Amino acid sequence: MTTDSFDVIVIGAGPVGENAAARAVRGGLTAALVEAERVGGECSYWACMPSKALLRPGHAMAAARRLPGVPVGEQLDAAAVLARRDEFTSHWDDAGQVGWAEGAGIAVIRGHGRLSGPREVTVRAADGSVRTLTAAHAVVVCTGSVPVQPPIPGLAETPTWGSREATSAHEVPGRLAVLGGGVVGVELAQAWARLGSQVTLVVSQDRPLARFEDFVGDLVADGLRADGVELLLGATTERVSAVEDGVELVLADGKRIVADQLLVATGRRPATEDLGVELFGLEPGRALTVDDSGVVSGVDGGWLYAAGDVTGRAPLTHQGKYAARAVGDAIAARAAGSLTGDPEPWSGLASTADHTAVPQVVFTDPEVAFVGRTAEQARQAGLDVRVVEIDIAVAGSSLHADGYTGKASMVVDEGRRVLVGLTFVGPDVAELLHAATIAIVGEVPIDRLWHAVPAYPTISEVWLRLLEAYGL
Ligand SMILES: Cc1cc2nc3c(=O)[nH]c(=O)nc-3n(C[C@H](O)[C@H](O)[C@H](O)COP(=O)(O)OP(=O)(O)OC[C@H]3O[C@@H](n4cnc5c(N)ncnc54)[C@H](O)[C@@H]3O)c2cc1C
Ligand SMILES: NC(=O)c1ccc[n+]([C@@H]2O[C@H](COP(=O)([O-])OP(=O)(O)OC[C@H]3O[C@@H](n4cnc5c(N)ncnc54)[C@H](O)[C@@H]3O)[C@@H](O)[C@H]2O)c1
Repeated sequence: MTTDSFDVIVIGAGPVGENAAARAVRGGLTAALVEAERVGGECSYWACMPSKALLRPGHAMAAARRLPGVPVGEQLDAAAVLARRDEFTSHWDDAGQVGWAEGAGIAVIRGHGRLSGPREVTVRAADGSVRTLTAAHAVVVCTGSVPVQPPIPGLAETPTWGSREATSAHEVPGRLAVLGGGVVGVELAQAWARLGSQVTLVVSQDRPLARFEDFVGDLVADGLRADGVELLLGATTERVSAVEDGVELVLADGKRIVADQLLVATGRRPATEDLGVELFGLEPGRALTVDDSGVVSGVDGGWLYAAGDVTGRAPLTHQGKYAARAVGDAIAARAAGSLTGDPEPWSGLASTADHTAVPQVVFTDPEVAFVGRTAEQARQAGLDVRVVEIDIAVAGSSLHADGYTGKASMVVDEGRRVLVGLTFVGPDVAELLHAATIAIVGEVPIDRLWHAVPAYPTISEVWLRLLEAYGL
C-alpha cells in the first residue's frame, strides 16, 4: 500500500468534482481527483449530454414542420441520431477528459474512494490494489447521485432500463413504457417517441412535472400527446413482471401495459453509501448538508467539503459546477489565510444563488425554462406574492413558428417590487431564461426592468407583455 499527499483530494470526477479540483489548482494548491468509473461523470456519458443529443434532432424537425416552405422528411433517421449521440459521449471513452484534467495540473487517480480518517481517503482500484491519500487542507465529496426504484412488487426482479440504458441504447424499442413523470421521464419519453417508439408514460400525479407551476405539466403533456405518447395520469403501479414479449405493468385500476422496455425514472438520491461517512457520525445514503462554501455540517475541523448532487441542494450540472467553483476557491482562500470564518453572501466563495435563483431548462417540446421560486414556494417563504400569467403571443413568437403557443408567468415579491420567479413554456424558450436569472440575482427593481426594452420582433417581447400585465 502506498501513501501520497496532496493539498486537496476530490472524490468523484463528474462535472462538479472536475471544477472543484480545477479551481483548487488555480488557487495554487495540488489536487487529486479520484474516480471509480469515467472522468466526466454521469452528465457526460449517461445524463445531460446524451439525453440532449437524443432530443435536439426531434426539436429541429418539429421546428421545420411549423414553417411552410421548409423541406422536411417523414421521420428522423434514428441511426444517424444515435451515431451523433455516440459522438457527444465520446463513445463512452473518457480519454479526452482525463487529458483535460492532467493538462490542468490535476492528478487523476482511478478507483473507488472511501473516507478512512480525517483528511484521509483510501482508494481501491479495479485490480484490487489499495492506496491511501492524505490531504493537507481538504477532502471534497462530489460523488453525485444514484437512481432510486420504488418498492413496487416485482420491479426489482424485472430487467428494466434506468436513465443509463435509456441514454445509451443503440436500438429504438418498439414499445417503451416510462414510469415517472419527472424531468427524466418526460425528456426521454419524448426523445424515444420521436425516434419511433410507441411510448406510454405512467405518472402518479395529476400531471407530469408536478413540482413546477401547474400550466407547465399541462402544456408538456399536450406536447407529448401530439407526438403520440400515451399519458396515464394519477396512475398507481401495483405490479411489474417480465412476460414473454417484454415487461408488464399492472395498474391499480386494472389496466395492463405491455412494453418491450420499461424505463424507471422515479428519482435519484445522493451517492453517500460506501463512502465511510459513518466514521464521522453521518448517515450513509443521506445528502451531505453543506454551508454556502461547501463545508459539510457536523464534521469537526472543517476539512470535509461537498458539492453537486451529493449535497441535495440543486441537483443540476450548472448549479453543481457553480458550487464547486466556490468550494475550490474557498479552500484555496482558507489555505492562504485570506478567508477566515464564513464567506460573504454573493462573494465568489459562496454559492448563495442556490437558495433563491436556481435556473433549470426541461428540454422537451415545448421547452420549460424556470428560475427562482414558484408562486407556491414564494408564499411558503412568507413573501407578499403577486403572480402575472400570460400567453406568449408576440410578433417574435408568431414569426418564430406558425401556431406558436406558450405561456409565461412572473412571480413578484410585492414587498421589494422585485422578481422572485419566472417560468416560460413554449418552443425554444430556453434562451430566454438567462435574462430572468439576471433579473432575480441582480434583484433588479421591476420599475427599472421596464427600461430593459426587448428587441423587436423576438420572443423576448414577452417581457414587455408581462410588465404591462403587471400594470406598468
Ligand atoms: C437522464 C438525465 C439527464 C439530465 N440532464 C440534465 C441537464 O440537461 N442539465 C442539468 O443541469 N442536469 C441534468 N441532469 C442532472 C445532472 O446529470 C447532475 O446534476 C450532474 O451529473 C451532477 O454532477 P455531479 O458531478 O455532482 O455528479 P455525477 O455526474 O453523478 O458524477 C459523480 C462521479 O463520482 C463518481 N463516484 C461516485 N462515488 C465514488 C467513489 N466512492 N469513489 C470514486 N468515484 C466515485 C461517479 O462514478 C461519477 O463519475 C440529468 C440527469 C439525468 C439522470
Ligand atoms: N433538463 C434537466 O435539467 C434535467 C434532465 C433530467 C434530469 N434532471 C435532474 O435529474 C434528477 C433526476 O430526475 P428524475 O426525473 O429521475 O427525478 P424527479 O425527482 O424529478 O422525478 C421523479 C418522478 O417520479 C415520480 N415517481 C416516484 N415514484 C413513482 C411511482 N411509483 N410511480 C410513478 N411515478 C413515481 C415522482 O413523483 C416524480 O415525479 C432531478 O434532480 C432532475 O432535476 C435534470
